[in-house]
Amino acid sequence: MPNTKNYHTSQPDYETAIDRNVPDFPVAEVLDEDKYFQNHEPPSYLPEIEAQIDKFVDFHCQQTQKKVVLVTSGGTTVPLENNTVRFIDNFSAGTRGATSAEYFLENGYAVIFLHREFSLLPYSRHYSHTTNCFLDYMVEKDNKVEINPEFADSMLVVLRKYMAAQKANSLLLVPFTTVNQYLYTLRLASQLLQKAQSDALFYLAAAVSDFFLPSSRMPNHKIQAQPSGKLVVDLEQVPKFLRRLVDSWAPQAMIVSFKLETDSSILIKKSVQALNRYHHQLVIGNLLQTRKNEVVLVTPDEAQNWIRLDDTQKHQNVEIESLIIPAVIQEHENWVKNWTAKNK
Ligand SMILES: CC(C)(COP(=O)(O)O)[C@@H](O)C(=O)NCCC(=O)N[C@@H](CSSC[C@H](N)C(=O)O)C(=O)O
Repeated sequence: MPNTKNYHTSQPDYETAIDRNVPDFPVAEVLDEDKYFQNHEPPSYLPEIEAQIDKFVDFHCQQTQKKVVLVTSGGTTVPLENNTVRFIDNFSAGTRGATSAEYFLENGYAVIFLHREFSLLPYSRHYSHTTNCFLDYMVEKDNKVEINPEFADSMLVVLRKYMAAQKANSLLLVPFTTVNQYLYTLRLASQLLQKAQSDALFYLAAAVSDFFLPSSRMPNHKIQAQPSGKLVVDLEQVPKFLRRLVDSWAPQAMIVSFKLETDSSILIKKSVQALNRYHHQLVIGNLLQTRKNEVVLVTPDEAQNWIRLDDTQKHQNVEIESLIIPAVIQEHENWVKNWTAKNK
């Protein structure tokens, strides 16, 4: 059954986003996760998503006993106006997340795919955002539309995998657009996933905003040109949700985050820093420039496991996620074993 949904995340809730009664943030005070949720409205569609995720997690905990991975993918936006005309976006096409989701599915996981709406999706990614126009995949024959024979064999392979995931109810698509939608949905999903205990895995590949404009300071309408000719925006730091995820939202789950850098000289240091700050189980470090060919898996003992595509693999179009996911699954199996031993 295709995922039917009655909501889109790319249109803001005009009525509820502004609450002038909300006190302005004390700039000096570091934002606290709880304070953020007290002062920002949840997305109006959250109850619908809660029902979908709860049903999905129950199905796999009770019927299939599959491990469940929450894969986040794509970039979050920071709107600058309530009636959003301008927003700050974080770079991510969604390739890492969508491709990883496919390999988790092929390795027997159920996948909750928390993704930027309209970014790449598992399976359809092979055809949806390519340089080919989607009409190139079709031809006219005997007054009918048919699949272009040039693509038919490869499409059949992808279609069969997609249909198998649909038939097994093992892929749930959950969209976001703004960082507020992402944070509320991630908190909700992690609390619902608690029933999966250590069988739950978080694979945080989304590019999450580090700064945002608090709703108390967000203009309702399009910002007009200032007399100075400048646009000065005063942003606050997004709460460090990873700390909350580890210490209260999903304390039994294994949590994997990605560290994105552009300077190779700080990648390992920043990856270790994230582990020391958030106390989760694995950081996958990657450089923007080489992210498709190499990553480094860093664990709390500061061990580094580099995964790199060699020239042959590059020539054969091997996807690096086909090597990353088995390594992550191995770490998750160790996590489950240790957790089970501790909680006997
Ligand atoms: C986004 C990419 C590079 C994939 O690219 P596409 O294939 O084109 O989608 C992904 O591999 C990645 O590094 N994702 C994580 C990027 C990111 O924002 N990581 C944050 C950590 S997760 S956001 C954590 C939050 N800011 C906090 O500190 O709590 C960071 O590096 O700082």
